Amino acid sequence: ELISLLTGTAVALSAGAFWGFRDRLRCHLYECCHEPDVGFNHHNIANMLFGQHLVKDVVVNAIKAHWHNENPKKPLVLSFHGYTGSGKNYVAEIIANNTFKQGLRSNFIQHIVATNDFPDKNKIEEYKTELRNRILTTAQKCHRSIFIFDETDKLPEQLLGAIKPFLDYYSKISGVDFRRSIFILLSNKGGGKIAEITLKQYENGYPREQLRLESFERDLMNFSFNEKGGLQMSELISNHLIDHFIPFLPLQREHVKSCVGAYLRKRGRADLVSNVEFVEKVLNSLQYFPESSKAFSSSGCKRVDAKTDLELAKIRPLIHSSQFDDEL
Ligand SMILES: Nc1ncnc2c1ncn2[C@@H]1O[C@H](COP(=O)(O)OP(=O)(O)OP(=O)(O)O)[C@@H](O)[C@H]1O
Repeated sequence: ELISLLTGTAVALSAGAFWGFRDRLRCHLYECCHEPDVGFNHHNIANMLFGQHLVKDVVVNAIKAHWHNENPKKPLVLSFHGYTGSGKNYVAEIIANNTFKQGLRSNFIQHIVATNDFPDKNKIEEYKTELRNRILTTAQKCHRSIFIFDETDKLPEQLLGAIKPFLDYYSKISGVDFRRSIFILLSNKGGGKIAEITLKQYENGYPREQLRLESFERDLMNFSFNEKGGLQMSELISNHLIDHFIPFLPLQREHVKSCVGAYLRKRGRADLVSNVEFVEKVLNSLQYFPESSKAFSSSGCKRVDAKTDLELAKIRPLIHSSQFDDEL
């Protein structure tokens, strides 16, 4: 009896070890919905993002709170608003990189771009099924999935309506639990109002860092209500499905300068960061608004890489005279 007990235990242990090994191998080859493939690390957002104090504060804390909540009642839904080039996609990407080892390439992330993914207005019914399936199958693979909707303001009303149940206070939808997922909605809506508030602060000589979330939230909600596509958005708002409206402020010249510096470091040209003449050339090749003060960059940091590359290409390669001496 003792022998059969020992044999049984040995078989059970080796079966356990086998399954454990199989699981580790699978996670090594593919991607698994747990550490080290999935886990929130928020350390690098602060020094990667310029001029967006509200974003840094709200986004990191909102995700931290949701991540560590043992029993969230609904998925976390963040709505990013602001002019082009202010960092909305960039922050969504940082969140993806800070959550998944494979970043945006993770199987647990869906990046949906309204105009690219759903271009044909006559195929809405088809798109609705496709979108629903994409969301369901992704969350089925991992309860920590992230869904990024770019150009949310261009998403047809019916499609916005189709995602509503996933954002709601349900414990399961078609057998899938969404309460630990994150939805990030990006749009340019409200960008004008955000710029207006930020400009007023600038013209009155107050630091933009004194601007608080409350100065923007009401306006962003009203904008989302009243504009085209507003009906479905208004339902999301009145049902309190959007947790935070996050304003991305228009970037000033000094922030764009930081973007130029970051790009030069990335290109291995840290030596040029303090080269005033070079950096000014890049900054002057961009447009600024409003006409009167030229306080903000019209394209944020968006065209910085291309403009910096252009100026880099104009610099003649450094040729050391000693090189010639050796060869002649
Ligand atoms: N606040 C910022 N701090 C640092 N880099 C930034 C910031 N904003 C933008 N960038 C840089 O500019 C690039 C373009 O920005 P991004 O694509 O995030 O803009 P966006 O707000 O999503 O614009 P759009 O509304 O046109 O989609 C980013 O990849 C990043 O390199």
